[in-house]
Amino acid sequence: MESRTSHNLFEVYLRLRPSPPGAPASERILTVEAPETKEEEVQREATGVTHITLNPPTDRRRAIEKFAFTRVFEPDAGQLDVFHSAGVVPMVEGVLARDGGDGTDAMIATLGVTGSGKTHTMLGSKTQRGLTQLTLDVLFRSIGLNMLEGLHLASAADSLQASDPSEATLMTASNFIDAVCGDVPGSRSRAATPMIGESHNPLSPGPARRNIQRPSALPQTPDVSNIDMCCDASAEYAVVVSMYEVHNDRIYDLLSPPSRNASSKDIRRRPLLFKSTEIERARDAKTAGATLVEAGKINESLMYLGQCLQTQSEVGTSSKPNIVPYRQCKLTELLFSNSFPSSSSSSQPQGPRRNPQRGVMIVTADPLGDFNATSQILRYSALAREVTVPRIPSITATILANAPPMAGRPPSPVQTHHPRPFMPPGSSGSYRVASSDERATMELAALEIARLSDDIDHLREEVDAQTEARMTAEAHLMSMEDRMLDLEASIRDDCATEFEERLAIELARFKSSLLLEQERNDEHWDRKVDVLERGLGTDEADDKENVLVESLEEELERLRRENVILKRELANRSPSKRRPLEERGDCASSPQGLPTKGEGVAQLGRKMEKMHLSNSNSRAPGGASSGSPKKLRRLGNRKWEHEEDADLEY
Ligand SMILES: Nc1ncnc2c1ncn2[C@@H]1O[C@H](COP(=O)(O)OP(=O)(O)OP(=O)(O)O)[C@@H](O)[C@H]1O
Repeated sequence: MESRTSHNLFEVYLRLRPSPPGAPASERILTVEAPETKEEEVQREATGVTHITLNPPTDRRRAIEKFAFTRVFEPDAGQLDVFHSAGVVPMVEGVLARDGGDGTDAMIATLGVTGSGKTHTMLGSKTQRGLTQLTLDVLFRSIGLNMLEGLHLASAADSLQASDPSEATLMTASNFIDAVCGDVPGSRSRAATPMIGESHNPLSPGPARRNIQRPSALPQTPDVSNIDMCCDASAEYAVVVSMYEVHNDRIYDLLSPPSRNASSKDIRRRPLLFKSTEIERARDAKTAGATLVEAGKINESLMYLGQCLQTQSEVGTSSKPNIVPYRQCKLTELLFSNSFPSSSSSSQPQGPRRNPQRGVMIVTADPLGDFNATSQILRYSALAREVTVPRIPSITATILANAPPMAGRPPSPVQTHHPRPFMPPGSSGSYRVASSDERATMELAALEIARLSDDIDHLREEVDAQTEARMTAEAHLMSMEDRMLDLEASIRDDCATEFEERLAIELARFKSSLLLEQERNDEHWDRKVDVLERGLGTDEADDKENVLVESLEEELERLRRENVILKRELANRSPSKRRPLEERGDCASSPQGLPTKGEGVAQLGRKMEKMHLSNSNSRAPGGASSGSPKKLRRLGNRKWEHEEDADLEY
């Protein structure tokens, strides 16, 4: 392919992916502009620049955007077309440095919305080889016998490892394949994180990452065996392959085993020959939370990329020194850091200067994809952009367009586009010739409108600039939000730890006070039980007393009855024999105070005797008796009844 002279650090190509079968063509948002005239076709041939138009969906009042690219690959373009047309062969030539020297670094990067074909372009598919395989094929065949092998490779690997600032481990391709395929005895599924300065034998198989099947047949098409290049016959070559992914402004080494050490993800390794970078935009910028933060970071990276690409084109055209701000994010640093000529060694400022790298950016897009996402990617990656805002014709413009042309003056373009006279609604329909005053007024109005129209254009540009500034600010805001989230998480962790510590202390304090309280309660209950027991002992003594009292009362009752019986018996006797009972002497004969049955009767006899004597004594002086003889006689009939009762009771 004929190489074109360009001042750009990157040639930017657009590759459109084919539509999936059955997709409606009506939803196509992207069209490639065909040259309308012969001149345009010639110009395109000369410059190679192609334009595409991004059409907003019909329901939105969005501007129609036109983007310029070094070249556009249409959906039917194959891998080989891209390989040749993107100028990969001259890049490989530059790397090989046939004529000696340091050669020229080369960079191939893809950029696109998810699913737009980045992986397909770089790594191919099951049947098609991608740019990486095609390039390596050409490179290996061109180097041929000049490739380092055996012991030379081991020593070269050591020096490469020593000059590599990253933690990545170098190993030979065969050892890497063995490790990846996992059929090496004793291989592990995950490797330990290599330490800086740790020696590693590149000839020994490294730790296995995953057990994948060894591919039986890799795709062989497209074929590039016809491409033959020469290398420097006096040089020895080693090809170092590395793969990185830029995500969330971090660079991940895809070939190294995953490490738990987050800081190691940040370490950037500079590939000696190729860098392949894939960046992607979030599927939907409206998603919340982490995805939003992620989208913010990606948008920020894209914005810096846009700034760098814009500055690079200005570097070529303007005489003023223009510095490309590539150190603002990891993505642009990775893409552009080799783009500028520099001294090969700081200690030898007069030494040979390293050639700036050649860069190719392949932007991938889906013509049926998401309008917003595609528009954003294209806006930041295209070489040039034009915006056409669809205008709704105003009433004034329509009036002016319908005014008749002034004599002696060329008709204005607006007027020529609208030849039909304007008839306002309700008018008679007859056309009235305007006076010269009216025409002059209309001319002035037309000029004013033209001025206003220019103003509007300026304002639109300003709005665009403001929109971009707002996006930048939003991106910053999102990254700040991300930081705030991190901070919040760490504060929460701290709080949780402190809370747990305090909780443990309070729990211990609570337990000890609970134990104390339990002990106090136990003591209290013990005391109560003592008191109760003592109380129960007193009741028993009382009971004994009660029993005694009860038996005494019973005895007393019995004695009373006895007394009554005796009184009756006495009353039934003859009054002459009657002696009054000696008062209450009937109950003091036994030593216990209780008379036995025999003693009771004997006593009773004695008492009755006494009563008889005392009665007779008392009757003698007065002759008068206190008791009535009639009464006594009447009671005589019942005397024995009571005696029987008394006997029965005894
Ligand atoms: N030019 C193409 N020709 C044929 N198929 C394609 C092409 N581009 C993309 N595809 C197909 O589209 C699908 C998505 O492509 P791919 O995986 O390369 O997208 P991607 O940009 O890498 O997506 P992601 O960012 O999500 O990884 C794949 O099935 C791929 O085969």
